Amino acid sequence: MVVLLELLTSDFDTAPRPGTVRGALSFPDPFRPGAPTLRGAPVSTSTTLPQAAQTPQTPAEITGARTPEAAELISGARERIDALDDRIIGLVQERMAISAVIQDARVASGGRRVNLSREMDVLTHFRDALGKPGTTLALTILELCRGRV
Ligand SMILES: C=C(O[C@@H]1C=C(C(=O)O)C=C[C@H]1O)C(=O)O
Repeated sequence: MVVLLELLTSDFDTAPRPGTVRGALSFPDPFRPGAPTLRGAPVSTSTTLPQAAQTPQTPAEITGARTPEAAELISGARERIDALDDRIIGLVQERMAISAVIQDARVASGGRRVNLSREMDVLTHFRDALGKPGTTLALTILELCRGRV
C-alpha cells in the first residue's frame, strides 16, 4: 500500500491545477459542484488521473520481473493463464446449467433441490484431487450451482 501511494504521488505537480485543492495530493476536489458520484460517494474519473498513472507501464513494471527475459516469460505465461481462466469459467457455467437441469427435474418430481449425499461425493472428489483447498473450491462450485443452503 505504501509503495502504491509512493508510485501514485511521486510525479505530482506542486502547483494546484484549476479545479484542484491544494494539499499533499493534488487530486481534484471530490466535493466540488458537479463532481461525479457513485452511490453518493465521491469518485475520481480517468481524465483526472495523475500523470504517473496515465504513463504506459513497461513490461518489467507490469510483470514485476527484473530482467526482460523474465518479463517476456511471465507475459506469455499470463496469457496462457488468462486463456485457462476463460475455459475454467466456461466449464463452471456449463456445470451450473447441467446442475440446474438436475435440480429442476428433482423438484418437479416432488423431491428436494439439494442432495447432501451426492454433495459429499463431490466434496470428496475435489479433496482427493486437490487437498483441503479442493474442499473449499468444491463448496464454492456447489454454491454457484445450487445457491446457498
Ligand atoms: C446436481 C445435483 O443437485 C444438487 C447439486 C449438486 C451439484 O451441483 O453437484 C449436487 C447435489 C445436489 O445438491 C445432483 O443431485 O446431482
